[in-house]
Amino acid sequence: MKVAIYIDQPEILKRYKPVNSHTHKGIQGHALIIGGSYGKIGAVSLSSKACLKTGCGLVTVFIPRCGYKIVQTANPEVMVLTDLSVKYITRIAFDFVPQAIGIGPGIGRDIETHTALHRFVKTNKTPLVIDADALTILSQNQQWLTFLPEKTILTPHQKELERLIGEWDSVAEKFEKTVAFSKQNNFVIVMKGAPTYIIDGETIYKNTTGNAALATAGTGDVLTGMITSLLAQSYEPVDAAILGVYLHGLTADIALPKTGYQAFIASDVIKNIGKAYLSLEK
Ligand SMILES: NC(=O)C1=CN([C@@H]2O[C@H](COP(=O)(O)OP(=O)(O)OC[C@H]3O[C@@H](n4cnc5c(N)ncnc54)[C@H](OP(=O)(O)O)[C@@H]3O)[C@@H](O)[C@H]2O)[C@@H](O)CC1
Ligand SMILES: Nc1ncnc2c1ncn2[C@@H]1O[C@H](COP(=O)(O)OP(=O)(O)O)[C@@H](O)[C@H]1O
Ligand SMILES: [Mg+2]
Repeated sequence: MKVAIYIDQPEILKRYKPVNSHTHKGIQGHALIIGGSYGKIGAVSLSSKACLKTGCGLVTVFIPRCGYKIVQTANPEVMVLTDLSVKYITRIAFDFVPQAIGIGPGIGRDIETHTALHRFVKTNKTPLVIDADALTILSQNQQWLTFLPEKTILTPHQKELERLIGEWDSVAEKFEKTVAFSKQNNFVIVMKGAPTYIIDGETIYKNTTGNAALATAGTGDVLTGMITSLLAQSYEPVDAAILGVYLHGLTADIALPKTGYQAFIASDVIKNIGKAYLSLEK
């Protein structure tokens, strides 16, 4: 296995772009988060809030109708588009051009959602982050991978990675297979875990922030929103993945002395994004 590049604060400061004082919401990027299904609207609610809190100017979600009031109430700053279907997504449609799209949190695996995802990937040209059930659906339909834009960011946890690349017998083989998958498809892979690695072809980055407090429901959905936000703010895909993973882990390191491991929840990641950014300016 090639030696990994450690992602610490000096590496982050090479990539981080502070906000320009003359900016406005129209040039801070408009992100679209697509996901949610009955019982899993929370995933998209968390993801879209994290997206806004990571600095994106505008955030829209595309969700099934059952999530309309939930997201509008939980996150009034987020705009909401709905599918015709009540419980899950059946046809993805929107009438604006986002700078980045995050797809998958809470989206479920209904067969009609498979069809909607197929139609979407066949026509989409917007920079993309793919997570959760959208990854699982893709794993079952690998012929769709060729439709995805160059440097699409995939954010699998261990099980989702296994569904994509198959089983491995050793850590070395896991990396070999993931590097080969990334090279073959020209994807950026965020290999989530403790620690998280970012794989861009032959280049492997190892994150240095984060702790076991992150082992709680929804923290991956939050990470998808954060990376999509950075992508919409014109970061290169690999830099969006690296900075997103670093800031996400940093929130848990900052919060840990106050919450301890057990009481930390995904909303605490979102609450501490501001402090994580501020620590970069010190
Ligand atoms: N509030 C909401 O709305 C929430 C909604 N959510 C949404 O739910 C949907 C399903 O997502 P999901 O990840 O729970 O299900 P799935 O892909 O079947 O994986 C589960 C299997 O994988 C394994 N496994 C998991 N993590 C692992 C790890 N780190 N390392 C290793 N293994 C790991 C685990 O295996 P086990 O260890 O139990 O054997 C288990 O069998 C998705 O759309 C998501 O966005 C959630 O985010 C929660 C909050
Ligand atoms: N023990 C741990 N140490 C560090 N990070 C962790 C640990 N457990 C989980 N995480 C992080 O938490 C996130 C969990 O993502 P995921 O499994 O997709 O959760 P969910 O689908 O519930 O949102 C990932 O970013 C992962 O790296
Ligand atoms: Mg997840």
